[in-house]
Amino acid sequence: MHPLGRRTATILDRLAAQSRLDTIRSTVADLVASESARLATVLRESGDAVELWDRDARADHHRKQLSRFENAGGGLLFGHLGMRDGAEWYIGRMGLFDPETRDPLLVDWRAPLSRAFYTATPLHPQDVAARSTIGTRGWRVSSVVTEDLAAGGEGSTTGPSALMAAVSHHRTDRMSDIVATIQGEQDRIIRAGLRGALVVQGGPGTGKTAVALHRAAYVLYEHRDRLAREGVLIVGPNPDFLGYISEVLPSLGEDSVVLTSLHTLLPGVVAHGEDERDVAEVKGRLDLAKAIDSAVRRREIAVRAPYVVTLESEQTVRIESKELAALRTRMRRSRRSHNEARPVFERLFRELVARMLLSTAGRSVEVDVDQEDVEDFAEELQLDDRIAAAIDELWPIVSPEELVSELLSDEKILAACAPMLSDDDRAIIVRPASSGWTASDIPLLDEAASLLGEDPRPGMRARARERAEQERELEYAQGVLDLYSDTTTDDDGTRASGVTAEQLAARQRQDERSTVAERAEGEVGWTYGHVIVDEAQELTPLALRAVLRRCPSRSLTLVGDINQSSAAHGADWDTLLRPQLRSYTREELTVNYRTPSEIMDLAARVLGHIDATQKAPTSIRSTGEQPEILRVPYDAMSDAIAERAEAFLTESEGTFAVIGDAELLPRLRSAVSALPPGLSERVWFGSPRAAKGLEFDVVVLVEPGWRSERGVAETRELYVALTRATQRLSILHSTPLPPELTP
Ligand SMILES: Nc1ncnc2c1ncn2[C@@H]1O[C@H](COP(=O)(O)OP(=O)(O)OP(=O)(O)O)[C@@H](O)[C@H]1O
Repeated sequence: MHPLGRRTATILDRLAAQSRLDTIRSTVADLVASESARLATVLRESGDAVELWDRDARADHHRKQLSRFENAGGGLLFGHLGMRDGAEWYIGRMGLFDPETRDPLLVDWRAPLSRAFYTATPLHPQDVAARSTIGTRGWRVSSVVTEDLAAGGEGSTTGPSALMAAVSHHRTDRMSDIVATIQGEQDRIIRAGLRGALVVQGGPGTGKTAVALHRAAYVLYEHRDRLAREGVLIVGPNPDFLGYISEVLPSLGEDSVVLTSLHTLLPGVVAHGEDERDVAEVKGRLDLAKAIDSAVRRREIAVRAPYVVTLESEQTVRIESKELAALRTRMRRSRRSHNEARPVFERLFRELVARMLLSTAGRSVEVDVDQEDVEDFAEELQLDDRIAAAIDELWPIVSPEELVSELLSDEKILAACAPMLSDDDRAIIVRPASSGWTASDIPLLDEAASLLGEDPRPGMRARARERAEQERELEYAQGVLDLYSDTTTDDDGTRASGVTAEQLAARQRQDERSTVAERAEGEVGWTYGHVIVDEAQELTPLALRAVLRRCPSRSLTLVGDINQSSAAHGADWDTLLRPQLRSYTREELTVNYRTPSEIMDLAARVLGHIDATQKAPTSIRSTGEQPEILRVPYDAMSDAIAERAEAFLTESEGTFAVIGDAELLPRLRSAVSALPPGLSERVWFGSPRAAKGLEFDVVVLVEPGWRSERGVAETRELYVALTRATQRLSILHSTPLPPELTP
């Protein structure tokens, strides 16, 4: 306790924090001024078009810095450490130095010094005498809560904890960062080393997503050199979830992480929607990798011998099985992917035909012919359309889309390539050729893309798009030249500076794609320095294979909850990961920051049905309000939902969700259509599967016993649905409750 008493201490802390915030504010203002001046100086530079182009790149850098400082507010500062030796550190979202003394004004939350802010306890104070959490409104300090950690102190505080305030606050449709209130067990995971794979198991609401995102920001800070080159990838479960988490990393000052879901993992293909569980399960098996491999092999010299080619000159060449086999062996030795091996095949095949023709031409017996003559003749054969057609037949260029579409839509091909699947399993995944791509098709396409390699033959549409893009770039580059260059144009269109619009456009193209995130996102085969997967329990074996392909270093963080898995069978991390990931470290998160204990008690009963040996996470708070479980006549269901939505949304800015079986959703949506304007749009509707990873202040769970056939997957989804609420849960049903919810 402060010698002058708690109240005085609070006032003094607040004054000190305000004084620091004022200094930070004026330093930021100075930084804005100096960055603006730098930017203006750079923009005043002149030179030839190339120099001006470089100038613009530097100007962009200054603009980014400037916007970072301009957007900074009082929230930059959120913590203070008073050390036992009298030293003091202010902790914040970025590091700042006093421009004159070079003393730290603000220590970045990721710096080693800040660690004690998150992990010091009365038992292990780590030389910290007092820790304060600072709240701000604009550039004003609005609260300072100080915890006494001095030796012998009991951890007494001067006010309500910032953590409680944060977790009790109503939610919006975007997740917020937790930088001011990261807890010790979370901090350990965020700052874990970069080597090897780390699996984080945690029940609902334990902060796995939050930890995964803060870890991305941390590894980029700590290993900036390496990761700035290689990039960091975060894979989430679906596009809605990516929208939900989209603001966390920018608020931490990081915009260089690639965020994706399976739907967009493979550049150039976008999947819409999900398959039914049984379809996704079969498509996700590792066996399907073998099927894709066979489907590629089917396209490689898969003809019966003798293979006869008749040239345009009407000469005929008969290729026997021995020669086809030798050709196959040479092709395998080339170790290239299918499409990339095509030029090799073209050469070998023309040489084979040339050699056969030269060795037999006009002779009764075959003779050895000179390799140089073979090569010369083979070159002439490039013009022969019938040879070109034979090459197309024997080694066609294939796109991943063509290959997978054919495999999934042709029962005979599927049976030939996937004999390891049962007839029933094959029948489950077969579908019309015109079907769109789903998320579980992406790992199949990815597998195909890795075996096929670059398609050297972009489609007509892609070519047209590229041409239009090039024309646009050229036009822009011409505009730049006209604007910047006062030199005259030579006859050949070359500026006196020696730069043409074409060269400038090419350079611009490079610059435009210059951030690692942009390049990584657009390049098939890009490998990242670190990969983070959220809801990792949902990865099928084939999806995991696609993730691992992007991370040869195996520097991975996989976060998830095995008890929330949508898999139809039993699930555990070893079964899921070990076949492809020999070793990993495992961490656990145990405290639920979302769901009040009253709701969690109910969810824990459901967890008991999933796995009686599992312990539900401990809720950090309670609301005193039990979940409502109400039998409602089928016809009164819409009114019951609308009533609850209106009552909550008119009095609160919080979020409201209706969760129900996918089959019921159209009817449930119409339930709120009569609500006053502005309210119905604020209601989220979705199935338990779609709600995974999300949270809402109020959840109405409708007809949890709708499906009479229930397996462990339905029980896990019930567990997911029950654990989405931060404040209140209503369970409305006209059909009997599922056995997991009956007392
Ligand atoms: N240390 C913390 N301080 C403040 N809020 C926190 C903290 N940790 C987690 N939260 C909040 O708790 C809620 C749940 O976090 P999060 O969504 O990351 O949990 P999760 O483990 O991913 O949950 P689920 O498995 O159910 O998807 C979020 O609102 C998050 O901001």
